[in-house]
Amino acid sequence: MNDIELYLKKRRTAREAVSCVKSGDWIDYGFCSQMPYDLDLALAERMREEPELTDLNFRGAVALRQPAVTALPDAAERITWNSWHCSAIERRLMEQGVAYYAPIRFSEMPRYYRENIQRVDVAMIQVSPMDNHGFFSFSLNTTYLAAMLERAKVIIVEVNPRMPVAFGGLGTAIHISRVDMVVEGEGHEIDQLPGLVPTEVDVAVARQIVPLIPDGACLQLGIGGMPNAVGGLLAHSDLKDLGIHTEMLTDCVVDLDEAGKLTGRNKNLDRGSAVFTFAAGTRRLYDFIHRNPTVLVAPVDYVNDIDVISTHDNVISINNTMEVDLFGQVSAETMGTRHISGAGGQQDFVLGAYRSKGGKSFICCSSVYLDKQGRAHSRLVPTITPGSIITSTRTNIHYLVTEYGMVNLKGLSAWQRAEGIISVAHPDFREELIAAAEKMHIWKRSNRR
Ligand SMILES: CC(=O)SCCNC(=O)CCNC(=O)[C@H](O)C(C)(C)COP(=O)(O)OP(=O)(O)OC[C@H]1O[C@@H](n2cnc3c(N)ncnc32)[C@H](O)[C@@H]1OP(=O)(O)O
Ligand SMILES: CCCC(=O)O
Repeated sequence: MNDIELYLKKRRTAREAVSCVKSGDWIDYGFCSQMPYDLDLALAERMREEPELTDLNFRGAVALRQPAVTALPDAAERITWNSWHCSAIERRLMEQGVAYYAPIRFSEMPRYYRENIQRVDVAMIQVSPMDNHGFFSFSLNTTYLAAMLERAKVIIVEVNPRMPVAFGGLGTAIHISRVDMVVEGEGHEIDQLPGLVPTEVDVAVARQIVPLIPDGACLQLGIGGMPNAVGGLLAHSDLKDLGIHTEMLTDCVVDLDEAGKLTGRNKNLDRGSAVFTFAAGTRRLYDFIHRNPTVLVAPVDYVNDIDVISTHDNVISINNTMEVDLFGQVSAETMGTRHISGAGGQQDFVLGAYRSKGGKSFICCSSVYLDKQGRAHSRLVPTITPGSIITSTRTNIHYLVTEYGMVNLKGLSAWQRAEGIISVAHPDFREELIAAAEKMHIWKRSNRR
């Protein structure tokens, strides 16, 4: 049978396809905007009609739309949503007892699927339409997909013509011969992450970082508003020949490209191409990626591998955090025991950037967090809030940046680190941080430089 005959033979309606799901199954919904649309709606409909269909475990990450199966009135009793990285939607689901976070180091995820995860009963993902060679592109989200599909007992693809085709190698697409069922979706718009307008603080932080970026640097811009602000400033800077090797691709890559900054000329791997493992942004970004030979998608165990990252010179890694303590520990995924996001690839890029010749990693935050009552809390704290998780350890952090300044913590003694961290805190909190540092015996006034 040729590829088209296979395709036609495997074609099903969404409702027919989800009839393979059984109570107790583990179901993978792919990553971020790859989450199925019509299959998810069909499964939720089936669950409404069949109350005995229960004990379903789902895996997904960075959901930009609420999965329909999690919106069932009895979702907490019948399903568990397991997230590799929580979006705002997923953290609400955690609070409702429907979702749980699964800790990761992003670069390791393909191995989790190949060696550690016990079951992938059904995989359902959105893909681009089949190409002339019988392949469906994983599109915006390659991440750990190839490994996950190797383990899946049943593979269902939901074809969406709005899914861009991203160029990459064999690990970035699946052939019709390996697919069990093809569902032609309704062609819903792909989930988007709206552009973030940088705040004044974001811009103040970005302004300090940009002068430390050399011509020809290779950039990783993380999730959140601050890395986007840096991208925006770079587009209007005098810098030339920037390259991209990043876990997440966002709209600012289009700004850099349109400004003529993005040549990738100095990359030591994939010269000339911007490399990513997942993309989340607006339609403008998705159109930019579509069949663009200067943009390559690759599995996360390549993109986030610290040897691969550090093969490039002058890697600049920019990530955000919620708290840093006076020891230099970085907490970017929970606030106390309240889960916010996840570890993602922060550690991969912090380690990889420092290993790169001329590389620098920047951990950024606003000096204060304003709570719902408008009260300011310092993000630089004596010790991390009890219950919070450490995302990058004190030995790994390189530069810490707030709107009040920047400090390079590598090579400093404990008292110098505490002093440096206090120097970038909000002035209103410095005295109490000094008092706390003295009490913890990590700083004394006579040490002052
Ligand atoms: C992706 C790559 O390319 S590489 C790797 C990058 N990945 C990482 O660094 C992983 C960890 N980092 C992250 O997930 C993000 O950068 C974050 C969470 C630190 C910041 O992301 P942002 O989107 O800018 O966060 P934002 O300011 O919207 O805050 C997120 C939530 O945390 C809450 N929060 C943040 N700081 C605090 C605080 N100090 N106290 C209490 N709550 C807080 C906010 O209220 C918000 O919660 P809500 O929306 O449910 O009310
Ligand atoms: C797991 C994807 C997001 C991140 O690394 O922050």
